[in-house]
This record gives sequence, structure tokens and C-alpha cells, in this order.
Amino acid sequence: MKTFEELWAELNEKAASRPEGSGTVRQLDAGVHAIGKKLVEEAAESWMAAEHEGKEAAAEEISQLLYHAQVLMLATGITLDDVYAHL
Ligand SMILES: N=c1c2ncn([C@@H]3O[C@H](COP(=O)(O)OP(=O)(O)OP(=O)(O)O)[C@@H](O)[C@H]3O)c2ncn1[C@@H]1O[C@H](COP(=O)(O)O)[C@@H](O)[C@H]1O
Repeated sequence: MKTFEELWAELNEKAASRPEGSGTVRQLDAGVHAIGKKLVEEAAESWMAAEHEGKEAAAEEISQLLYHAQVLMLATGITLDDVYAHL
């Protein structure tokens, strides 16, 4: 288990060190358009799970949604503070 901030730190480290086999590096290389499509896909899956599949499935989909939001932030140079400024 990890928190949102811990995942963010891990993904920043992956983006900087670019380890072999990292899905995050692969997605960053695919670019903002591909990452955006994945984000929308996970949003739809979160919605469907919440409406039809129950709490556990919805929580899993939402975790993937948060992950892809972080990848999009990394790809566009947006920091946590940039986002928190709008909360
Ligand atoms: N939390 C996540 C995470 N959530 C979702 N995903 C990715 O999002 C995809 C979501 O999958 P779907 O359910 O949509 O299934 P899918 O359509 O078969 O997936 P793809 O074919 O698109 O890969 C997963 O296959 C992962 O590629 C994640 N990938 C990585 N992490 C974490 O990010 C960290 C860094 O990961 P790496 O960069 O891969 O080392 C690690 O701590 C991981 O646990």
C-alpha cells in the first residue's frame, strides 16, 4: 500500500532514472495524447465499476485513475503544488 504522495515520489524517480521495464517510462514516451486517452479510459472504468461492480472494484479503478493522472502531470511538467493551488 502507498499514498498518493508516495506514488508521486516513486513516479518522479522512475521518470528521472528510466529503469528498464517501467510502464511509466513507456507511457511517458508515448506522449500526452496516449496518456490522456488512458486517463479517460480509467475514468470510464471507475464510473462503470462504481455503478455496477461494487466498492472494491471501484476503488481499484480509481487507483488506476489516480496513477494515470500523475503520469499526465509528469508528462506536462505539472507539480503537486500546481494542482493543490486549485483545491
Ligand atoms: N499504480 C500503478 C498503476 N495503476 C495502473 N497502472 C497501469 O495502468 C494499466 C491499467 O490497466 P487496465 O486495467 O486498463 O488494463 P490494460 O488495458 O490491460 O492495460 P494496458 O494494456 O493499457 O497496459 C496497468 O496495466 C498498468 O500499466 C499502473 N502502473 C503502475 N502503477 C504503480 O506505479 C509504480 C511504477 O510502475 P512502473 O513504472 O511500471 O515501474 C509502481 O509502484 C506501480 O505499482
